[in-house]
Amino acid sequence: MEIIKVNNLNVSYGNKLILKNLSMPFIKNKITAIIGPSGCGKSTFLTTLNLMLEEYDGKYNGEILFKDKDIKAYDKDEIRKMIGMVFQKPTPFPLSIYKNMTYAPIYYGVRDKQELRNLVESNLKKVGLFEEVSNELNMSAMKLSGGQQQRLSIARALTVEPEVLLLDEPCSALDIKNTAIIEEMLLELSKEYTIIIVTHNLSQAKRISDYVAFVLDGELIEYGHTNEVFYNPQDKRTKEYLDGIYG
Ligand SMILES: Nc1ncnc2c1ncn2[C@@H]1O[C@H](COP(=O)(O)OP(=O)(O)OP(=O)(O)O)[C@@H](O)[C@H]1O
Repeated sequence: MEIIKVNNLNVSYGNKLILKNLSMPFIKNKITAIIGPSGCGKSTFLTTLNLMLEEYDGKYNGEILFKDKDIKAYDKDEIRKMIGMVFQKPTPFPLSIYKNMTYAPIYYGVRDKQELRNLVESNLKKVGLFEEVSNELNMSAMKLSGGQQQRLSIARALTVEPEVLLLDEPCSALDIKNTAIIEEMLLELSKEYTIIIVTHNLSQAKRISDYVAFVLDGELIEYGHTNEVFYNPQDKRTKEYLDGIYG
């Protein structure tokens, strides 16, 4: 099932056109990787999908359907709740681990202490962090390691029970061990969530994604099943990128 469908999307900042006539689906409970050289518009694409683009003064035309309904027809808060985002650098708030985890649910109206506790525990468990921090929930999140902070950022995005998770190069600041932990976790999370990940790491895309979209200079050059794109690319430019010709 296509949980998100993008039709003829054009995105610009001022007069600068960044994404050009891009159309593609995102399949529910699958991992889609967006790959392409630096500056081709991958992050812009992610921010468009949950209406964050306007916070960066960008504009789009074309259509983005979330569950067959135009995202503009939803309330902005509602879309950002259903389509959560995790950034490249871990973004813990300078608050306790517990407060990081309850911040968004409280914003969205959860008040019951037990319900909040359950949200904290179940989501920290999903990212494998609960065991590590269960005795230190009142400790500042800033004291966690980089890998732990990134897992906390993912757990925090899950506290509002999104359906889609957008991840913008979530492992680029992490070492191999923490990257492996996050990759394994994303594979597990994809049973429950739809995952869209921007990555520079082609091996990572190959390891974890079901579908790949290759973007070059704001154009979608190729989209398909990961193995097909990697082992039998249809477009010469995809092959060149995979061979390491572009940066
Ligand atoms: N808020 C903004 N205002 C104006 N231009 C912007 C803004 N954000 C990004 N851009 C420009 O849009 C283009 C695409 O940027 P974007 O960050 O989407 O690319 P990217 O593929 O994610 O790059 P990278 O892989 O380096 O993160 C770049 O030329 C960038 O300079």
